[in-house]
Amino acid sequence: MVSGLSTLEMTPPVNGARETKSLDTMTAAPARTATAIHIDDVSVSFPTGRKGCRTVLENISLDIEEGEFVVLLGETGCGKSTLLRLILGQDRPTSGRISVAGSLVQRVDARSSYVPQKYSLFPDRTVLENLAMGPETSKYHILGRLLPSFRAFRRQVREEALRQLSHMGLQASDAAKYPHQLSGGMQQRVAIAQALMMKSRVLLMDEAFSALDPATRSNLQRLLRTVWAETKPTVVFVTHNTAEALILGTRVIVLARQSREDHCGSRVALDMKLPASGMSLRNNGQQFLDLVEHVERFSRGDHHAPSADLNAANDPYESPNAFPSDGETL
Ligand SMILES: Nc1ncnc2c1ncn2[C@@H]1O[C@H](COP(=O)(O)OP(=O)(O)OP(=O)(O)O)[C@@H](O)[C@H]1O
Repeated sequence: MVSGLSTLEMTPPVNGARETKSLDTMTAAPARTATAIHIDDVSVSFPTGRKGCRTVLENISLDIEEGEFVVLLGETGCGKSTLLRLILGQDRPTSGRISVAGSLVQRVDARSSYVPQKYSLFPDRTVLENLAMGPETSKYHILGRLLPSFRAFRRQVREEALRQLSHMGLQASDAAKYPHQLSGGMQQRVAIAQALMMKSRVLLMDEAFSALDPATRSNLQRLLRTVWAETKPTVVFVTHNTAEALILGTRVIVLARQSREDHCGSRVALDMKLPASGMSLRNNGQQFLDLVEHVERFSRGDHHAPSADLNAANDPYESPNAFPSDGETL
């Protein structure tokens, strides 16, 4: 992992010209890490009837390293959820390939876990049952549950479920509750715990906090950053909220359409690394606000920004001192 702000890279490959700016400011080279998610020239088109089709994603190529916290941004309909579903294995690309942990994604499997905006819990199961269900059904089919080994496995899973609940700031007494007895924030905590129970190395989150009130959202942002810092899964997090992207991510990727034409899908408009130690308005002040505006310009498709914006001589993000040092938290 890149530690602290060793590099701030901005890669706006607009109109095919892949410009990379690397502002190396510290001496230590980033440690080499393995590729968790390899997206190779992926395009997706959907039929629109009468032999027409609409391209949603066009020639997306990305490598996401193990332990990166990637936040996907972009205007509504640009294809963020589509890309997440491809990584999960729920949808297949029209062309191109996606690999997770070195092998091709062809179906949903245990390599990735998914947290949607809401409604991911089974309403007729208790919290504990919701948490235990994934590991139990993936390891033991219905007849396998008659085996003596299942009892011991089940005990372990339930102990782990209680640990995850406590990790998520919930009480042991919440384990016996049903989802409708929990607030929206508590339900999302359980949904994250449910995803973490699967021990997947890739955690995919689709606007997972967008249905929450601001205070709950902020608590969960903090919690997620803590969990990520402790266990370093590879996270791909979709949001509309640029500030949330900067607070959570170690890398921000903006998807944007090049034009409104049906044959033009979204491409990577901006690919930017952030300090692994995190950013916040409190710690980064005006720099944070400027960076929000900078990223949103790419989200809006206003990527014909004057070159000065991406020119190191004029770039407000050039200074490494603007960002928190190692160890500084949100
Ligand atoms: N199965 C499908 N069939 C047809 N069109 C689809 C399908 N899935 C997605 N689309 C279309 O693809 C486009 C991208 O959808 P997607 O949900 O990925 O966008 P998004 O960036 O996540 O949007 P939002 O931010 O609003 O959630 C939309 O125009 C959507 O209607």
